[in-house]
Amino acid sequence: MRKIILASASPRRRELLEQIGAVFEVCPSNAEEIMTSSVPREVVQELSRCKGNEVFERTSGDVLVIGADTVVAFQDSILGKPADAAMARDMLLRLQGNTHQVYTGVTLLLRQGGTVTQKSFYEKTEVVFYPMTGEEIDAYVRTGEPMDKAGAYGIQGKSAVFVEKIDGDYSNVVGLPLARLYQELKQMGIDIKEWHS
Ligand SMILES: Cc1cn([C@H]2C[C@H](O)[C@@H](COP(=O)(O)OP(=O)(O)OP(=O)(O)O)O2)c(=O)[nH]c1=O
Repeated sequence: MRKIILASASPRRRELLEQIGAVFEVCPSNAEEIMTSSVPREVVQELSRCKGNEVFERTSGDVLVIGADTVVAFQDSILGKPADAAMARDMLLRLQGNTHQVYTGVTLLLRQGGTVTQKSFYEKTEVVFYPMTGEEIDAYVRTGEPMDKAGAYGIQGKSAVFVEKIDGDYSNVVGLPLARLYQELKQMGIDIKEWHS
């Protein structure tokens, strides 16, 4: 039996993977997220590897494990999930009226007929925010939407009204770069719709 496991607790990642017709199980990672770099493209790949590896080690047989991590990069800072409302406000204050980058790193771990292959990649999407008033920021933070999201916003939610434009893959901002994922799997000879739990 071959199966695909999404090593993520993120409901957005699950929805995105469902969108492309994959049949898969969800197994959130308990990995300690250890970062040795402060370069966004390296951070997201490293963290996606931590998450994917921890789940992969708990499996046996033919399996494809997908781990992912998303951060927002603004000037020299990396913004993860805000710890509280004050931090969310502070992040949005920096992002409003400016351009930032969203990085999602993905690690694919494949065991097929006893052979293990591993691959990591990342996608970058540039996002431009309209200016936001202090009142708009406070109201958005009060919705609670920023709290479990990198950079304190969800482009797929109420913050859509503040997004002037994006350059790159939209699904990458939400948490999983679908087109790149499909292309990488294709290169590995995997048709995601042929794999079943
Ligand atoms: C920028 C942005 C991020 N996000 C989300 C995607 C991710 O779920 C989250 C970033 O946190 P992550 O640490 O990448 O993921 P997670 O903790 O939610 O899930 P797991 O580690 O189990 O895979 O921010 C949005 O939903 N919309 C957005 O516009």
